Amino acid sequence: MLDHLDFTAPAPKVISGAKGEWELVIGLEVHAQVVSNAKLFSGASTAFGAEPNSNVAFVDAAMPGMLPVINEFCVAQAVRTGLGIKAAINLTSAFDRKNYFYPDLPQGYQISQLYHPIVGEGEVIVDMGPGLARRVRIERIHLEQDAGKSIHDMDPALSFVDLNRTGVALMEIVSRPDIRGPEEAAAYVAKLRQIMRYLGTCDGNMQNGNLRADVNVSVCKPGDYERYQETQDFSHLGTRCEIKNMNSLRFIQAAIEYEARRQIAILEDGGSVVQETRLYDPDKGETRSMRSKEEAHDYRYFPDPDLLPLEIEQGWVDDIAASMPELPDEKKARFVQALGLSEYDAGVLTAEVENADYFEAVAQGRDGKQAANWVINDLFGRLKKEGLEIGASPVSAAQLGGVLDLIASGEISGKMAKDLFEIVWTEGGEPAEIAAARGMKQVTDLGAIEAAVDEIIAANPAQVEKAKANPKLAGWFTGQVLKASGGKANPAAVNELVAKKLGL
Ligand SMILES: Nc1ncnc2c1ncn2[C@@H]1O[C@H](COP(=O)(O)OP(=O)(O)OP(=O)(O)O)[C@@H](O)[C@H]1O
Ligand SMILES: [Mg+2]
Ligand SMILES: [Mg+2]
Repeated sequence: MLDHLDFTAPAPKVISGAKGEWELVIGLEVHAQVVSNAKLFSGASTAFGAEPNSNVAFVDAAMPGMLPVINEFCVAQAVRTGLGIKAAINLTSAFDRKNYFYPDLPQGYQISQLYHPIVGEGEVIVDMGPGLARRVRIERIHLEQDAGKSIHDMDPALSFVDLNRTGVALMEIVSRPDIRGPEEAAAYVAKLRQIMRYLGTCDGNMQNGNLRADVNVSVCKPGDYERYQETQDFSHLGTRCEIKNMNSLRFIQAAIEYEARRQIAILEDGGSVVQETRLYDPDKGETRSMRSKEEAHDYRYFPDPDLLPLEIEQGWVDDIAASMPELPDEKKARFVQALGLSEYDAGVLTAEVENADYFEAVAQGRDGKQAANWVINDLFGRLKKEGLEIGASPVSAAQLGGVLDLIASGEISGKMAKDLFEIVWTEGGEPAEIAAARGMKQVTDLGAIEAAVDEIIAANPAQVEKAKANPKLAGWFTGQVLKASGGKANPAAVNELVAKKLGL
């Protein structure tokens, strides 16, 4: 169904330096919190905003002798996400210990999957405007535990730790360095978020830190990237710096832009970029060094002896595949092909799954384009004005559908429909009943219209002569009749009768 997407890859972002042009190369590690009621290796709750240290199982707190037990649902969520990005699912994967000391990590190690991730290679298609899209290759998705949270701002002399988040399941989604500019990086994260929200595997709430990205940036000379693509030899690319823990699309873009310029300045000055981990300071709009490669942790990864290799069956994967919802790309293509919507409108309607569901309920059995116009212009416009989400819309899909039915049957005019929508929005109620009770229906009763036409013709003999000489002037009579009816007469029916009566 996506074969019609005959897109061209967008040009990379180019920055002109004093000594020539530079291209950006970006690879992202996205950490997505798995939607699950319980943690990856314990039954403790994952609820956000709970009393500190209230959702902590013994194993999360690393009490001696406690053993981790894998949460099957989290595994299914990772598989579902993998299928959502058309990735290979590894029937055997394994958990490793990534060792480091930090007060918010009671175990002294994070359980992760370095050597054998559960999901292998896949791809994400990032739309970059009409006819333009980037295929971003995914290297892997692995499951790992989140750490706890250190709290330093409660007391000047003390630090606290909240272990509620300790052990919550994360998926680390690692892209190849296929992203070529700041906007593309933001669009890529947005696309991943959209896919996972459709799948129900990550709620994508970036403010709460449920979706955050480590952004790897390097710069190279034109032609170098193509050489890398041909050979997959990373030595054609520049040295990367990794900007940790970004949880805003706007900051991701600003950080990449800053970081690329910083690297270009070093290189043009004859220096070399040091591979390091950096942090973005949104107040200053700068990245600064956190640790260099030399001081980088030696995590001493080794297979976790408390956990057996994770074996899943193809049949189980097939069952998950069979229960997959329609994904955004497919939904968008269907809206374009089956309902005749523009790419743009289909994109707007599929951006959030709740919006797409609402639209589909309105469009069901009705004119798709008309439904799209009303949902996008009238409903979304009004929701935006009031700062409401679709879930809080005072007008339900059934009610909006009711308004469209009255237009389709000719019972109300387009103008009356806007008024009716407004009434349903503010007062609620069933559109057909409101239209009837408030006399909003168009008069399609030919007898009544005929009487009105006769009356106007009889009262204006001079206009009749003019119209007979110049049929274009017949519109004046239609206007008079519509006016007399308070806008309720059906314009098409009036036009026809006027022409007939004037003998045109
Ligand atoms: N030259 C480069 N320029 C930009 N990005 C790069 C470059 N080389 C590799 N990358 C990207 O860097 C990321 C590396 O992530 P990966 O998880 O494999 O390792 P890591 O960052 O060394 O380890 P950790 O998970 O501990 O941070 C990938 O997204 C990859 O595409
Ligand atoms: Mg990584
Ligand atoms: Mg990294």
